Amino acid sequence: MSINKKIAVILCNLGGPSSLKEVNKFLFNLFYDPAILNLRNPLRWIIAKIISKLRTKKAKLIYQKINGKSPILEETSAQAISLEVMLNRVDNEKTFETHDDELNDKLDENNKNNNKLDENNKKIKLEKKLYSEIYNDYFKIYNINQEKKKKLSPFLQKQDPQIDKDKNVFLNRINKQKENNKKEDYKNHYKVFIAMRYTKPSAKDVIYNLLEYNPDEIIILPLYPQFSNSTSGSSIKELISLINKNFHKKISVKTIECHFWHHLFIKSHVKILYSILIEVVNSDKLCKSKSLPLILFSAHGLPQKMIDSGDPYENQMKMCIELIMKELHKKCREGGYNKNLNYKLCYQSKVGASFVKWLGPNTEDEIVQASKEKQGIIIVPISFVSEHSETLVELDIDYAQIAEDNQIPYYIRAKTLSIEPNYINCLIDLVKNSF
Ligand SMILES: C=CC1=C(C)c2cc3[nH]c(cc4nc(cc5[nH]c(cc1n2)c(C)c5CCC(=O)O)C(CCC(=O)O)=C4C)c(C)c3C=C
Ligand SMILES: [Fe+2]
Repeated sequence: MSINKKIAVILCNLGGPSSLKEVNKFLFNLFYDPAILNLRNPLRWIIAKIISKLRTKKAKLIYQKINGKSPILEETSAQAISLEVMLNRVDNEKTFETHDDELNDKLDENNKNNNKLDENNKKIKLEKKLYSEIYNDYFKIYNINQEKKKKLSPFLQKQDPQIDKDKNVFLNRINKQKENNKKEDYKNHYKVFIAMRYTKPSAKDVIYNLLEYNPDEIIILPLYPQFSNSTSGSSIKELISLINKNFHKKISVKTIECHFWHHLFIKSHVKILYSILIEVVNSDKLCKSKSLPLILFSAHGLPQKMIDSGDPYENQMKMCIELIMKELHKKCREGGYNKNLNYKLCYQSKVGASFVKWLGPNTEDEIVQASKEKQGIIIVPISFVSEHSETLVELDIDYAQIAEDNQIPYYIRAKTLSIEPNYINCLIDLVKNSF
């Protein structure tokens, strides 16, 4: 079979410094973005220089706590590789989505039974050998190893070192699969690129690679579930302008502005949250605390002024949380747990002058408030789909400390979706159904 179409998928993300030396440049690029600082030049350039200089010391202290660099590029690369392999793998599958759902459920079941496969599971695994192997690897990474978790402090769920080891095993497997894909016949060919907004690989880098790949279609897919002009909007604008300047042949460009509404995105969150709830309910954590856990959805903040001028971010965030909670309640009821869960949306990562109003309520205030009601907290990073400074430092270190200081019965941080199978399936579905 010959190639029908060559499709380039561009995953956009914010980026982050890869060393302490890069922190100032990263901050300058961020504040110099007209989507963040809406001023005319040369004023924007001058103000960006000043703010980035003022912020550098504080930001360096943040990145020092995570080996002096942001892991965002590695995390996004793992997502890009997973997506590319799976897109090329499942391209000729007509019913891949139903099948994937089925396979995931079977593997869920399989996991519950301590990896003892029943005959039916075995059959499914044989039938879909190639990518069920990949899913098993996803599973190794994302299964919560109960034994190891018990050893972790309830206040600080540190990154499990085993996860990094497993991730390498997984990436090796994926690379092998990639080689195999090359040998096989296919219809459409997909290549996944990464464009960071404020660090490398930049949108310009992607354009060079795109010109070499010479695609028939381009799909821009920002890795921000909820749309904001300051994030997805800024990346999309930059890419479209570069594509228009550099591509002389007529090319179809599609943008996927947000994906918080997608059922597999919701399912991925519900799966992670449900497994934490099961752990909490089955442990003595709940008994020590007088009330049910509070699920705190912590989103990246945004200046109120941006919302007032029409940014849909806050509204999308509210809708997103309602969708997750509806499905989570459903899953809890199916599991025999009928009580209503407490949940709240709050905002973290405020930067800049204290007189500038940002979206509220503030995550830190909600943690303190929960302590007064002796509530245990499950905190969910809802605006990010991979780990970086705002999850690994702000949530895991700074806010965990606030929780501990205020004697919160327990503080559990849900992992970001990263390459959780339902999430990768969500991205596949967005790409496949975008034309
Ligand atoms: C006015 C400033 C900022 C706005 C508006 C803003 C919106 C916004 N940002 C993210 C996602 C991320 N931001 C990250 C870091 C970060 N963000 C700002 C400022 C604004 N963000 C700064 C100054 C920094 C650097 C760190 C610091 O000094 O505190 C990151 C992490 C990058 C990494 O570590 O790799 C992410 C991701 C969203 C989703 C968003 C609005 C919706
Ligand atoms: Fe930010």
